[in-house]
Amino acid sequence: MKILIAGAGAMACLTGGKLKASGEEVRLYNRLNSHVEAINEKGLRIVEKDNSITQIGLEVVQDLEAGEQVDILLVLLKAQANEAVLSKLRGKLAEGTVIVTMQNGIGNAETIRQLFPMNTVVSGTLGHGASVEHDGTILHRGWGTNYLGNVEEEAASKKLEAFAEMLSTAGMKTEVSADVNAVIWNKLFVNAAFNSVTALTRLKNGDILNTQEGEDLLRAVTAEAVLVARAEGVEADAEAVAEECLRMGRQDIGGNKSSMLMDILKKRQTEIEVINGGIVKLGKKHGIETPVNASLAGLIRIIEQNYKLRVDESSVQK
Ligand SMILES: NC(=O)C1=CN([C@@H]2O[C@H](COP(=O)(O)OP(=O)(O)OC[C@H]3O[C@@H](n4cnc5c(N)ncnc54)[C@H](OP(=O)(O)O)[C@@H]3O)[C@@H](O)[C@H]2O)C=CC1
Ligand SMILES: CC(C)(CO)C(=O)C(=O)O
Repeated sequence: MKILIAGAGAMACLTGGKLKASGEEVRLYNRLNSHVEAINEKGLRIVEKDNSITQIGLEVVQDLEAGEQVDILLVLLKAQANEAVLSKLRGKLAEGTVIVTMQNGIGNAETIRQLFPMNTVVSGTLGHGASVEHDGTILHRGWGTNYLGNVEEEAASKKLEAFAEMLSTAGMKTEVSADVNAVIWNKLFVNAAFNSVTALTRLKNGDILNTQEGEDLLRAVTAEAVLVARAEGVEADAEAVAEECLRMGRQDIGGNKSSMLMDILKKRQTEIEVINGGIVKLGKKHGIETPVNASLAGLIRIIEQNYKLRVDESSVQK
């Protein structure tokens, strides 16, 4: 099966690198930058939990050859880049190419379906965490199960089953779920709880739980998110969601620098509109108040829109 991954950041590299190391036919698709050049020249380096390093030969392409066959296009861009990047692949994919988004947040599959109305588009989530530390090098710092939604159409469903098995064999345990909405929301609870708070405090996921205030904030954010999820028809219990987020933050993803923290550190646009901002938007639709998520989203927007004015540590004499 031929796999193309859109993106060459932390999760595209982690997933693509693991699949390649496991013998799969996989390439990444991304514009040229110094990180992409490093991968194409020297291979990708994945630094694992025990600090062991795996070096994997991986190709990042900037275009597809005419008539090239792609069985699965896995989208691992940041949500706000979907339209700009994926529209370049319009007309280059066969109708049988199954498009899988394992991005965080809500609404990604809907955006992609509008760009590729003839293709099957499926959502899923990643249980792992990683960050790009240097050009060509990623830190693998989060572990968990991946989930993929399923579809009725037989050929696409078979491809998804095969893809899930490939990911599992490659060391990223992946299950196919009949309830894709639950899959997306269960991941959204985690991202709502950790991403903006870690970006604002510049802490790793687990470190926001060093204080009672951090834990209280996590409970407040997820309680609002659960009310909105229920209004959207997703079964969820606020206490259970908070406990699972706390467990993950203390164990599975504690050492990870969240994807939003990385965006803030690199002065880039974040996914706030599809995470806390998305919860606020859906809350309004259902008449549900979400003041904590709204405040977090507002703070991130203030940072994002004022990078040029930011006061950095380096400007202060120690
Ligand atoms: N990091 C993590 O631990 C996890 C992340 N996720 C999710 O996975 C997805 C990918 O995240 P992650 O790998 O961290 O992101 P990164 O920021 O590391 O990588 C994003 C990639 O998208 C490309 N891209 C972004 N904006 C544009 C643009 N405007 N035009 C062209 N290319 C663009 C970047 O290329 P360029 O640098 O050239 O802009 C880069 O290759 C997100 O939805 C994230 O929420 C899910 C689980 C864990
Ligand atoms: C791994 C996790 C849950 C938190 O770091 C994440 O999805 C992200 O960083 O976006």
